[in-house]
Amino acid sequence: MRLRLSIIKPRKLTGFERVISIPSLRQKRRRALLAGNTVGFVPTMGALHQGHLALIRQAARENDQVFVSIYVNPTQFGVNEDLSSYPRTWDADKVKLAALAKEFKNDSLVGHMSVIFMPSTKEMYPCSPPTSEVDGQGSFVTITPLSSRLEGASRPVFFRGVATVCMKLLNIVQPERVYFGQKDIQQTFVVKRMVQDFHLNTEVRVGSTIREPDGLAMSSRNVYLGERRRKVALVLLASFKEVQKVFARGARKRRFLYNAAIDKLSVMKKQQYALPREKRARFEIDYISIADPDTLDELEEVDSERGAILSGAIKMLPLEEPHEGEETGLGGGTSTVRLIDNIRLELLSAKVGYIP
Ligand SMILES: Nc1ncnc2c1ncn2[C@@H]1O[C@H](COP(=O)(O)OP(=O)(O)OP(=O)(O)O)[C@@H](O)[C@H]1O
Ligand SMILES: CC(C)(CO)[C@@H](O)C(=O)[O-]
Ligand code: BAL
Repeated sequence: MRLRLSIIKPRKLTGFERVISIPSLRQKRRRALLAGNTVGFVPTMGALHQGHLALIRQAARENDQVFVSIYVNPTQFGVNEDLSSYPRTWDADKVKLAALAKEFKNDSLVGHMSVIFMPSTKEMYPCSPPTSEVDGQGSFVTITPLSSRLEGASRPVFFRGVATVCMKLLNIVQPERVYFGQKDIQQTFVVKRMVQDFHLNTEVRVGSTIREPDGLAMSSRNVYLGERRRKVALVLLASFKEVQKVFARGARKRRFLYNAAIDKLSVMKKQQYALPREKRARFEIDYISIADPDTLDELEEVDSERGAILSGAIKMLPLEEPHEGEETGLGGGTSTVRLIDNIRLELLSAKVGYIP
């Protein structure tokens, strides 16, 4: 069947439409196709911040239409993780998206954000209720061994859930390009591998990590930190800076680079534990990884030309004794907040990773 492209004009969209069902999403997608419009897709879990908005802007620069999804996917949360308390902030998200749509409208160089897809869990998991159990039953996409390491070692069902929901979303939206943030670097590797291995017809694009002015990577979960833990949360990036220093001085062996990060974290941990309970913010180191930039395999030695991906995770532990009037963040400082970050470790004369 030949498509009669000439009779369907691209619709000049001025805003976005919220869509909750798969058939209506598919109808929008079909219209875009018939209009000869490319679609860039930005999957999110909502609680939007500048990191998400940067991805949407990038998608708008590179495509005629942008579809965004907001869906807190249950299967990527482990049984004891924060699914029920994950921030859901549609009213605030709507305001941010409307401002962005206005920005796009005023800028004729960019595409349009046309669809916000907010499906229910029944829509996304039609046959059986989603499970977070490691040995739970259901239709899943698993990408191993990539999914079992680093983030996957701490969150055993995480990448199974991410790959499964991304496969569903990509099948539904069928975008020309799909956008992910570098902050969740391992996720970008898992999705790229899935796209390659399952021959999905989309290009995976990765946007840089957007940071607060002091360097903390933006994350929807930062709202749980509160003032005291927020300050100490910078330790992870501080440890990366130590590694960057020793790398710039010529260290290439894993043990020197790794120890530079661990030493910095340990010193800062001791400093916090030495403080009284009402002043300290305790944290635990989850992992530090120095990995190949193409495969994410751990490296024993970093090649000067190729560099490495330096990534890590820490757990900010609950506050022990909040004091009167202290800003303790969403949840009153009672929950553990797991933070991740990464930089590209490379020689400063080459393309630079994050240098504050
Ligand atoms: N600081 C950031 N800079 C660039 N992209 C980001 C940033 N934070 C999140 N993203 C990207 O936005 C997309 C949606 O992420 P998500 O909705 O989980 O937000 P999040 O801030 O990563 O939340 P959390 O880390 O608390 O789960 C992902 O591709 C993620 O990598
Ligand atoms: C890609 C994603 C939207 C899948 O639920 C999520 O893992 C995220 O927000 O990074
Ligand atoms: N940003 C990745 C989603 C998650 O941590 O669950």
